[in-house]
Amino acid sequence: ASGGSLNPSSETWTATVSTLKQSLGAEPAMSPELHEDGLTEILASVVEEVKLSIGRDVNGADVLYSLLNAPWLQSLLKVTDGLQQQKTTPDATPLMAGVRRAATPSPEARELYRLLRDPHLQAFLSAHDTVARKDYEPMLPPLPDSLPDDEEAVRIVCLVKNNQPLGATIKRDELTGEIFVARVIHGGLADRSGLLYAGDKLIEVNGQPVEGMEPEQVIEILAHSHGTIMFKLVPMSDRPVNSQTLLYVRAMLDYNPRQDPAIPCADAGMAFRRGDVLEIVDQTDGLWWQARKMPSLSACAGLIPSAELLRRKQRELWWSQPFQPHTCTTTCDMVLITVYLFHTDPDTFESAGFRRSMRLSRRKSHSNHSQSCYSRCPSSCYSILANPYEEVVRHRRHPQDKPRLVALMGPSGVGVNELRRRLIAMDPNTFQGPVPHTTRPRKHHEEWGREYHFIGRELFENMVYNHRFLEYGEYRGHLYGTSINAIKSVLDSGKICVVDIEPHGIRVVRTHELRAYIIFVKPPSAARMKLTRTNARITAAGYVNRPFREEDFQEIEEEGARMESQHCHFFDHLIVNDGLQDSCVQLLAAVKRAQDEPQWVPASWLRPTDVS
Ligand SMILES: Nc1ncnc2c1ncn2[C@@H]1O[C@H](COP(=O)(O)OP(=O)(O)OP(=O)(O)O)[C@@H](O)[C@H]1O
Repeated sequence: ASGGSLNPSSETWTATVSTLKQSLGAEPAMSPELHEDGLTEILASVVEEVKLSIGRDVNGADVLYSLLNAPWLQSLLKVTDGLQQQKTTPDATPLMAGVRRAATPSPEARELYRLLRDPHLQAFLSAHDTVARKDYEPMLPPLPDSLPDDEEAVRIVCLVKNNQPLGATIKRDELTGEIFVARVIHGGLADRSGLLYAGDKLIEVNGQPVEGMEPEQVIEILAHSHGTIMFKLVPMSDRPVNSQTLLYVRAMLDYNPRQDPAIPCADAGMAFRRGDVLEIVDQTDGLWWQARKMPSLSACAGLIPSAELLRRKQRELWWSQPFQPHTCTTTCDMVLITVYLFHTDPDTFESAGFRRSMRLSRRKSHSNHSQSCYSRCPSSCYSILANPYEEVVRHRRHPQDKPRLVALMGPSGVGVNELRRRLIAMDPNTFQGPVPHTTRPRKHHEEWGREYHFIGRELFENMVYNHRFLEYGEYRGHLYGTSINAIKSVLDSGKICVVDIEPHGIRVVRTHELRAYIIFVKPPSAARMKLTRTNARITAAGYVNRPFREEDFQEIEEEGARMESQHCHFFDHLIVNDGLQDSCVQLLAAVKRAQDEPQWVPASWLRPTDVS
């Protein structure tokens, strides 16, 4: 007479006992303090009584009479009644309806009704009813009677289709005509069921043999099935153990599965844009990886081309293009020394570490910049295609580490220098620009290493040869440049070094050595600039400082769009320089985030052995 078989939980058992207590009232044979073992005691005493009766030589009618009148039997009958009553009211929800039906409800009944209508309580009642009805699972159809003898080899898998896709792709073995599960999408319906695996051979789908069918025909059957789908399959013998570690990458190109005729299943594909961070969850297939976009909101992964597949495609595309002279200057590292002019005024500088910009004048013809790097640029641009995904890790700078370099980039005239100047002026103890190098002779008021590092031409050219400059140029017969060492010495001093860069400088600052946080300063529309730049001046070719013209705004806007479309995957942050005040606030906040908050950075930066 264990309570377990009658009542699954001790709470319910306690409730039953309390019901019994009420039913039994002041029955003399029952202990007034009936506890959980009370029923066991009653039944034990019944057995005892019956044993004694059997042992005695008495009239049978007397025995029957005393048995029927025995207090314990009365008690047992009441116990049975109590249990019967419990069984007949499994549903809690009708309780509420009962309360509502009351003709003239008392205030207590009204309150009870209000309480019962509470969504949490309704959910609770509904959960109770589900459990009471044992309505846990979808009802699966019975297994077919005619299961083959080699039962071991065949598996019947029933999946209940909801409005999600199945999350698996299939393929056909062209030699045998057999249909196999090609891949199971991570987080999809099939994956979560844990019943379908890549490599399983399909024999039947919903009772229809699939051998010899085209994969499209099988997909058609699946698409038209509603509710339960039953697969008969031969499981693959050696299921791979998923021991893959997660990999995060930054996409270096755009991808749209709808425009890719090679994808095994466009519905299972995942589109992404340059700069998106992707979590690669499965690399089992050398050609098609499974990935999720970060921050990962969807539990279900999507198919993307593997790095190897993209490289292969790009090689094919590149060879299929007619050769063009290489005119792309944006991602290539050759800086033509004579193209640039300095527009610095060496005589003007402020004390607390700030000096006028050493930025090279960028007012030059951009006419040859429209060349697409994507397919034809044969040298350095090709490296992007060779590495379509850059491995990244989420990294937070340790407070003891050197500050992160901040690199501002934007079209000439957008206000990069202005923002940089204001940031440094705001807090010169925190922010500083690098001290430039020059080959021109030192003036009497200048100090070595304060305004410039004065060096000879031979040393300067040696540094150029060894790629020690972020950028450099020639002005009136003298060389000027911003060196990597000058940037490092600011960072070593514990200050945040702020530089402005050209697109070709991205690859110099995005290294293990400099680890720059790149902020793109984007121009607002030409119409907005016309309104906000009324007092502004632009440095035009030949170092002419003049007010902006209508065509300047147009040119800045176009150049901004071109830069963004070509280099957006390298930007850590973007600021639209509309109102100057607001841009400064945004810049300050972004710089703070770069120093204090975790950021996705190239994994190679954190591998000390890697040469970047
Ligand atoms: N948001 C803004 N509102 C109004 N004027 C601005 C704004 N941003 C910059 N300016 C002004 O625009 C002019 C050009 O700015 P700045 O010299 O910083 O451009 P730049 O991007 O560094 O270009 P370059 O490298 O060719 O010198 C300056 O007079 C500056 O004060």
